[in-house]
Amino acid sequence: MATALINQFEGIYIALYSAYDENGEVDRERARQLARYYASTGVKGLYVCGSSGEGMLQSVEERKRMLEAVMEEVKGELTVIVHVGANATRDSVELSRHAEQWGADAISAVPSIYYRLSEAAVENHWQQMIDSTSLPFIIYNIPQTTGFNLSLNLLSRMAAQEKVIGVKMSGESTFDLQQFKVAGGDDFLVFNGPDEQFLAGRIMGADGGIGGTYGVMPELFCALNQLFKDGHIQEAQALQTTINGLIKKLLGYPSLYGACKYVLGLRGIQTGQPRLPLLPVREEDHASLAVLNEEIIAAIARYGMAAGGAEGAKGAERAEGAEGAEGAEGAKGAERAEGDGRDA
Ligand SMILES: CC(=O)N[C@@H]([C@@H](O)[C@H](O)[C@H](O)CO)[C@@H](O)CC(=O)C(=O)O
Repeated sequence: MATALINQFEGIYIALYSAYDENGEVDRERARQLARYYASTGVKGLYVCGSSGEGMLQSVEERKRMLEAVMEEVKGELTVIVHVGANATRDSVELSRHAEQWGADAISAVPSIYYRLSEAAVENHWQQMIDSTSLPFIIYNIPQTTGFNLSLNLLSRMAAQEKVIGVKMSGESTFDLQQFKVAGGDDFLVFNGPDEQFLAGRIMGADGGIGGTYGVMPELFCALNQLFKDGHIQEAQALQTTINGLIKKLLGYPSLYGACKYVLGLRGIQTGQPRLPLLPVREEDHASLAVLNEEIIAAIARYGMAAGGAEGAKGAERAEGAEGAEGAEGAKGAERAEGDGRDA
Protein backbone atom coordinates (compact mmCIF):
# COMPACT_ATOMS: atom_id res chain seq x y z
CA MET A 1 0.00 0.00 0.00
CA ALA A 2 2.62 2.53 1.05
CA THR A 3 5.05 1.39 -1.68
CA ALA A 4 2.23 1.94 -4.12
CA LEU A 5 1.99 5.48 -2.77
CA ILE A 6 5.70 6.05 -3.41
CA ASN A 7 5.21 4.86 -6.98
CA GLN A 8 2.12 7.00 -7.35
CA PHE A 9 3.74 10.23 -6.19
CA GLU A 10 7.50 10.05 -6.77
CA GLY A 11 8.92 12.25 -9.51
CA ILE A 12 9.20 15.78 -10.76
CA TYR A 13 6.60 18.40 -9.88
CA ILE A 14 6.43 21.91 -11.22
CA ALA A 15 5.80 24.45 -8.46
CA LEU A 16 3.32 26.19 -10.72
CA TYR A 17 3.38 29.95 -11.17
CA SER A 18 -0.06 31.50 -10.94
CA ALA A 19 -1.57 32.91 -14.09
CA TYR A 20 -2.85 36.49 -14.02
CA ASP A 21 -4.32 38.76 -16.64
CA GLU A 22 -2.91 42.19 -17.47
CA ASN A 23 -4.75 43.65 -14.45
CA GLY A 24 -3.27 41.10 -12.09
CA GLU A 25 -6.45 39.05 -11.69
CA VAL A 26 -6.33 35.24 -11.75
CA ASP A 27 -6.91 34.25 -15.36
CA ARG A 28 -8.57 30.89 -15.83
CA GLU A 29 -7.75 30.53 -19.52
CA ARG A 30 -4.10 31.36 -18.96
CA ALA A 31 -3.95 28.95 -16.04
CA ARG A 32 -5.32 26.20 -18.26
CA GLN A 33 -2.83 27.01 -20.99
CA LEU A 34 0.01 26.94 -18.47
CA ALA A 35 -1.07 23.57 -17.07
CA ARG A 36 -1.44 22.20 -20.61
CA TYR A 37 2.09 23.35 -21.45
CA TYR A 38 3.52 21.00 -18.83
CA ALA A 39 1.39 17.99 -19.68
CA SER A 40 3.73 16.83 -22.43
CA THR A 41 7.07 17.60 -20.75
CA GLY A 42 7.42 14.33 -18.84
CA VAL A 43 6.80 15.77 -15.38
CA LYS A 44 4.82 13.80 -12.85
CA GLY A 45 2.66 16.65 -11.76
CA LEU A 46 1.97 20.14 -10.54
CA TYR A 47 2.17 21.78 -7.13
CA VAL A 48 -0.50 24.48 -7.16
CA CYS A 49 -0.54 27.75 -5.19
CA GLY A 50 2.67 27.07 -3.28
CA SER A 51 5.48 29.60 -2.87
CA SER A 52 6.12 30.03 -6.59
CA GLY A 53 2.35 29.99 -7.06
CA GLU A 54 1.94 32.93 -4.65
CA GLY A 55 -0.81 31.18 -2.71
CA MET A 56 0.00 33.28 0.36
CA LEU A 57 -0.67 36.46 -1.66
CA GLN A 58 -4.07 35.32 -2.91
CA SER A 59 -7.55 35.22 -1.48
CA VAL A 60 -9.21 31.87 -0.83
CA GLU A 61 -11.48 32.44 -3.85
CA GLU A 62 -8.52 33.18 -6.14
CA ARG A 63 -6.74 30.05 -5.01
CA LYS A 64 -9.86 28.05 -5.74
CA ARG A 65 -10.05 29.55 -9.25
CA MET A 66 -6.42 28.64 -9.96
CA LEU A 67 -6.94 25.06 -8.88
CA GLU A 68 -10.22 24.68 -10.76
CA ALA A 69 -8.58 25.80 -14.00
CA VAL A 70 -5.72 23.35 -13.50
CA MET A 71 -8.08 20.47 -12.74
CA GLU A 72 -10.27 21.28 -15.72
CA GLU A 73 -7.23 21.02 -17.95
CA VAL A 74 -5.04 18.19 -16.64
CA LYS A 75 -7.05 16.12 -14.17
CA GLY A 76 -6.08 12.49 -14.69
CA GLU A 77 -3.08 13.45 -16.85
CA LEU A 78 -0.89 14.99 -14.18
CA THR A 79 -0.75 14.38 -10.44
CA VAL A 80 -1.96 17.53 -8.72
CA ILE A 81 -0.82 18.47 -5.23
CA VAL A 82 -2.51 21.56 -3.84
CA HIS A 83 -0.87 23.85 -1.35
CA VAL A 84 -3.66 24.79 1.07
CA GLY A 85 -1.50 26.50 3.67
CA ALA A 86 -3.02 29.78 4.87
CA ASN A 87 -2.68 31.91 7.96
CA ALA A 88 -6.08 31.05 9.34
CA THR A 89 -6.76 27.37 9.88
CA ARG A 90 -10.35 27.78 8.70
CA ASP A 91 -9.16 29.03 5.32
CA SER A 92 -6.87 26.03 4.97
CA VAL A 93 -9.71 23.69 5.84
CA GLU A 94 -11.94 25.35 3.25
CA LEU A 95 -9.21 25.02 0.62
CA SER A 96 -8.62 21.38 1.59
CA ARG A 97 -12.26 20.49 1.11
CA HIS A 98 -12.35 22.36 -2.17
CA ALA A 99 -9.27 20.44 -3.36
CA GLU A 100 -10.99 17.17 -2.58
CA GLN A 101 -14.18 18.22 -4.36
CA TRP A 102 -12.19 19.03 -7.48
CA GLY A 103 -10.36 15.72 -7.49
CA ALA A 104 -6.86 16.81 -6.47
CA ASP A 105 -4.48 13.99 -5.59
CA ALA A 106 -3.07 15.41 -2.36
CA ILE A 107 -2.96 18.49 -0.19
CA SER A 108 0.06 20.13 1.38
CA ALA A 109 0.67 23.06 3.70
CA VAL A 110 3.23 25.29 5.36
CA PRO A 111 2.61 26.31 8.97
CA SER A 112 0.63 29.48 9.58
CA ILE A 113 2.99 32.44 9.39
CA TYR A 114 3.35 35.82 11.21
CA TYR A 115 2.54 34.59 14.76
CA ARG A 116 5.30 32.73 16.52
CA LEU A 117 3.47 29.49 17.02
CA SER A 118 4.25 26.64 19.34
CA GLU A 119 4.81 23.20 17.90
CA ALA A 120 1.43 22.18 19.33
CA ALA A 121 -0.29 25.03 17.47
CA VAL A 122 1.31 24.08 14.15
CA GLU A 123 0.48 20.44 14.71
CA ASN A 124 -3.14 21.31 15.37
CA HIS A 125 -3.24 23.62 12.32
CA TRP A 126 -2.09 20.77 10.08
CA GLN A 127 -4.29 18.21 11.82
CA GLN A 128 -7.44 20.21 11.08
CA MET A 129 -6.62 20.05 7.37
CA ILE A 130 -5.78 16.36 7.53
CA ASP A 131 -9.05 15.55 9.30
CA SER A 132 -11.15 17.63 6.92
CA THR A 133 -10.66 15.38 3.86
CA SER A 134 -9.71 11.85 2.87
CA LEU A 135 -6.79 13.17 0.79
CA PRO A 136 -3.15 12.36 1.49
CA PHE A 137 -1.26 15.19 3.18
CA ILE A 138 2.29 16.38 2.48
CA ILE A 139 3.99 18.64 5.01
CA TYR A 140 5.66 21.67 3.45
CA ASN A 141 8.80 22.52 5.42
CA ILE A 142 10.34 25.83 4.37
CA PRO A 143 11.91 27.28 7.53
CA GLN A 144 13.68 30.16 5.78
CA THR A 145 10.36 31.79 4.89
CA THR A 146 8.07 30.58 7.69
CA GLY A 147 10.52 30.80 10.59
CA PHE A 148 9.24 27.42 11.78
CA ASN A 149 11.80 24.64 12.04
CA LEU A 150 10.06 21.32 11.75
CA SER A 151 11.52 19.05 14.43
CA LEU A 152 12.29 15.40 13.96
CA ASN A 153 9.84 14.69 16.80
CA LEU A 154 6.91 16.44 15.17
CA LEU A 155 7.76 14.96 11.79
CA SER A 156 7.82 11.46 13.31
CA ARG A 157 4.49 11.98 15.07
CA MET A 158 2.87 13.27 11.90
CA ALA A 159 4.40 10.56 9.70
CA ALA A 160 2.86 7.89 11.93
CA GLN A 161 -0.55 8.83 10.51
CA GLU A 162 -1.58 6.98 7.38
CA LYS A 163 -2.77 10.11 5.63
CA VAL A 164 0.53 11.92 6.11
CA ILE A 165 2.46 10.53 3.17
CA GLY A 166 5.43 12.85 2.90
CA VAL A 167 7.29 16.08 3.37
CA LYS A 168 8.50 18.72 0.96
CA MET A 169 11.92 19.85 2.16
CA SER A 170 12.69 23.34 0.96
CA GLY A 171 15.37 24.05 3.56
CA GLU A 172 18.94 23.80 2.36
CA SER A 173 20.16 21.01 4.61
CA THR A 174 20.34 17.67 2.86
CA PHE A 175 21.25 16.22 6.25
CA ASP A 176 17.81 17.25 7.55
CA LEU A 177 16.30 15.78 4.41
CA GLN A 178 18.01 12.47 5.05
CA GLN A 179 17.07 12.45 8.73
CA PHE A 180 13.41 13.05 7.84
CA LYS A 181 13.51 10.25 5.30
CA VAL A 182 14.94 7.88 7.89
CA ALA A 183 12.39 8.98 10.50
CA GLY A 184 9.49 8.65 8.06
CA GLY A 185 10.64 5.28 6.76
CA ASP A 186 11.08 3.92 3.26
CA ASP A 187 7.41 4.38 2.54
CA PHE A 188 7.46 8.05 3.45
CA LEU A 189 7.87 10.45 0.52
CA VAL A 190 10.46 13.18 0.67
CA PHE A 191 10.54 15.89 -2.00
CA ASN A 192 13.60 17.99 -2.60
CA GLY A 193 12.90 21.74 -2.48
CA PRO A 194 16.06 23.64 -3.52
CA ASP A 195 16.30 23.13 -7.27
CA GLU A 196 20.04 23.84 -7.19
CA GLN A 197 20.48 20.76 -4.98
CA PHE A 198 18.13 18.38 -6.72
CA LEU A 199 20.77 15.73 -7.30
CA ALA A 200 22.15 16.07 -3.77
CA GLY A 201 18.63 15.69 -2.40
CA ARG A 202 18.02 12.59 -4.49
CA ILE A 203 21.30 11.05 -3.37
CA MET A 204 20.39 11.72 0.27
CA GLY A 205 17.03 9.99 -0.10
CA ALA A 206 14.51 12.29 -1.79
CA ASP A 207 11.94 10.54 -3.96
CA GLY A 208 11.55 13.47 -6.29
CA GLY A 209 11.47 17.21 -6.35
CA ILE A 210 9.07 20.15 -6.37
CA GLY A 211 10.54 23.33 -7.75
CA GLY A 212 9.80 26.73 -9.19
CA THR A 213 12.60 26.95 -11.74
CA TYR A 214 11.50 23.57 -13.12
CA GLY A 215 8.78 25.67 -14.74
CA VAL A 216 11.13 27.05 -17.38
CA MET A 217 13.18 23.86 -17.83
CA PRO A 218 11.04 20.85 -16.89
CA GLU A 219 12.75 18.63 -19.45
CA LEU A 220 16.14 19.20 -17.82
CA PHE A 221 14.89 18.14 -14.41
CA CYS A 222 13.20 15.08 -15.89
CA ALA A 223 16.48 14.16 -17.60
CA LEU A 224 18.39 14.73 -14.37
CA ASN A 225 15.98 12.55 -12.44
CA GLN A 226 16.31 9.80 -15.04
CA LEU A 227 20.10 9.94 -14.95
CA PHE A 228 19.99 9.53 -11.19
CA LYS A 229 17.57 6.62 -11.42
CA ASP A 230 19.78 4.92 -14.00
CA GLY A 231 22.83 5.38 -11.80
CA HIS A 232 24.67 7.73 -14.16
CA ILE A 233 25.90 9.97 -11.39
CA GLN A 234 28.72 11.67 -13.29
CA GLU A 235 26.42 12.64 -16.13
CA ALA A 236 23.83 13.74 -13.59
CA GLN A 237 26.39 15.95 -11.89
CA ALA A 238 27.27 17.54 -15.23
CA LEU A 239 23.60 18.24 -15.93
CA GLN A 240 23.03 19.70 -12.45
CA THR A 241 25.98 22.00 -13.13
CA THR A 242 24.42 23.12 -16.42
CA ILE A 243 21.09 23.67 -14.66
CA ASN A 244 22.72 25.64 -11.87
CA GLY A 245 24.36 27.96 -14.36
CA LEU A 246 20.89 28.76 -15.67
CA ILE A 247 19.35 29.10 -12.20
CA LYS A 248 22.17 31.40 -11.12
CA LYS A 249 21.31 33.72 -13.99
CA LEU A 250 17.60 33.62 -13.12
CA LEU A 251 18.44 34.44 -9.50
CA GLY A 252 20.46 37.43 -10.68
CA TYR A 253 17.26 39.34 -11.52
CA PRO A 254 15.44 41.38 -8.88
CA SER A 255 12.47 39.06 -9.25
CA LEU A 256 12.98 35.32 -9.80
CA TYR A 257 9.29 34.76 -10.44
CA GLY A 258 9.13 37.78 -12.75
CA ALA A 259 12.11 36.45 -14.71
CA CYS A 260 10.63 32.96 -15.03
CA LYS A 261 7.21 34.28 -16.00
CA TYR A 262 8.77 36.51 -18.61
CA VAL A 263 10.70 33.55 -20.04
CA LEU A 264 7.45 31.59 -20.28
CA GLY A 265 5.91 34.58 -22.04
CA LEU A 266 8.63 34.39 -24.66
CA ARG A 267 7.39 30.89 -25.41
CA GLY A 268 3.84 32.12 -25.84
CA ILE A 269 2.68 31.16 -22.33
CA GLN A 270 1.35 34.31 -20.71
CA THR A 271 1.04 34.37 -16.92
CA GLY A 272 1.20 38.09 -16.19
CA GLN A 273 3.50 39.67 -13.64
CA PRO A 274 4.09 38.38 -10.11
CA ARG A 275 1.86 39.99 -7.52
CA LEU A 276 3.24 42.82 -5.39
CA PRO A 277 5.19 42.98 -3.14
CA LEU A 278 7.01 40.55 -5.46
CA LEU A 279 8.54 42.80 -8.07
CA PRO A 280 7.54 42.75 -11.71
CA VAL A 281 10.16 42.06 -14.34
CA ARG A 282 11.98 45.23 -15.43
CA GLU A 283 11.88 46.35 -19.02
CA GLU A 284 15.65 46.73 -19.03
CA ASP A 285 15.94 42.98 -18.34
CA HIS A 286 13.87 41.88 -21.33
CA ALA A 287 16.78 41.56 -23.75
CA SER A 288 19.02 39.50 -21.46
CA LEU A 289 16.08 37.28 -20.52
CA ALA A 290 15.50 36.60 -24.22
CA VAL A 291 19.11 35.46 -24.46
CA LEU A 292 18.69 33.33 -21.33
CA ASN A 293 15.55 31.76 -22.76
CA GLU A 294 17.54 30.75 -25.82
CA GLU A 295 20.24 29.26 -23.60
CA ILE A 296 17.66 27.22 -21.73
CA ILE A 297 16.03 25.99 -24.93
CA ALA A 298 19.43 25.09 -26.35
CA ALA A 299 20.27 23.14 -23.17
CA ILE A 300 16.99 21.27 -23.41
CA ALA A 301 17.74 20.41 -27.02
CA ARG A 302 21.29 19.35 -26.12
CA TYR A 303 19.99 17.06 -23.45
CA GLY A 304 17.83 15.54 -26.15
CA MET A 305 14.63 14.92 -24.27
CA ALA A 306 12.85 14.29 -27.54
CA ALA A 307 15.44 11.59 -28.22
CA GLY A 308 14.74 10.10 -24.81
CA GLY A 309 15.84 10.96 -21.29
CA ALA A 310 19.05 9.44 -20.05
CA GLU A 311 20.34 8.43 -23.46
CA GLY A 312 19.98 11.99 -24.69
CA ALA A 313 21.58 13.31 -21.55
CA LYS A 314 24.59 11.03 -21.93
CA GLY A 315 25.01 12.18 -25.51
CA ALA A 316 24.74 15.77 -24.37
CA GLU A 317 27.54 15.35 -21.87
CA ARG A 318 29.78 14.05 -24.61
CA ALA A 319 28.80 17.00 -26.81
CA GLU A 320 29.23 19.57 -24.01
CA GLY A 321 31.63 22.28 -24.97
CA ALA A 322 31.74 21.06 -28.55
CA GLU A 323 28.91 23.32 -29.80
CA GLY A 324 26.98 20.34 -31.15
CA ALA A 325 24.46 20.61 -33.96
CA GLU A 326 21.67 19.96 -31.44
CA GLY A 327 22.65 23.07 -29.51
CA ALA A 328 22.50 25.21 -32.59
CA GLU A 329 19.11 23.73 -33.49
CA GLY A 330 17.90 24.48 -29.98
CA ALA A 331 18.92 28.10 -30.28
CA LYS A 332 17.13 28.34 -33.61
CA GLY A 333 14.09 26.75 -32.01
CA ALA A 334 14.24 29.46 -29.39
CA GLU A 335 14.21 32.13 -32.07
CA ARG A 336 11.25 30.48 -33.72
CA ALA A 337 9.42 30.22 -30.41
CA GLU A 338 9.96 33.86 -29.50
CA GLY A 339 7.31 35.46 -31.70
CA ASP A 340 5.50 38.28 -29.97
CA GLY A 341 4.70 36.38 -26.83
CA ARG A 342 5.78 38.91 -24.22
CA ASP A 343 4.10 40.31 -21.21
CA ALA A 344 2.98 43.88 -21.60
C1 LIG B 1 12.79 28.94 -1.14
C2 LIG B 1 12.07 28.63 -2.39
O1 LIG B 1 11.27 29.41 -2.85
N1 LIG B 1 12.34 27.47 -2.95
C3 LIG B 1 11.73 27.02 -4.19
C4 LIG B 1 12.77 26.66 -5.19
O2 LIG B 1 12.14 26.21 -6.36
C5 LIG B 1 13.63 27.89 -5.51
O3 LIG B 1 12.84 28.86 -6.12
C6 LIG B 1 14.76 27.52 -6.43
O4 LIG B 1 15.53 26.51 -5.84
C7 LIG B 1 15.64 28.73 -6.75
O5 LIG B 1 16.39 29.11 -5.63
C8 LIG B 1 10.85 25.83 -3.95
O6 LIG B 1 11.39 24.98 -2.99
C9 LIG B 1 9.51 26.34 -3.51
C10 LIG B 1 8.42 25.57 -4.05
O7 LIG B 1 8.56 24.44 -4.44
C11 LIG B 1 7.14 26.23 -4.17
O8 LIG B 1 7.06 27.12 -4.98
O9 LIG B 1 6.22 25.87 -3.46
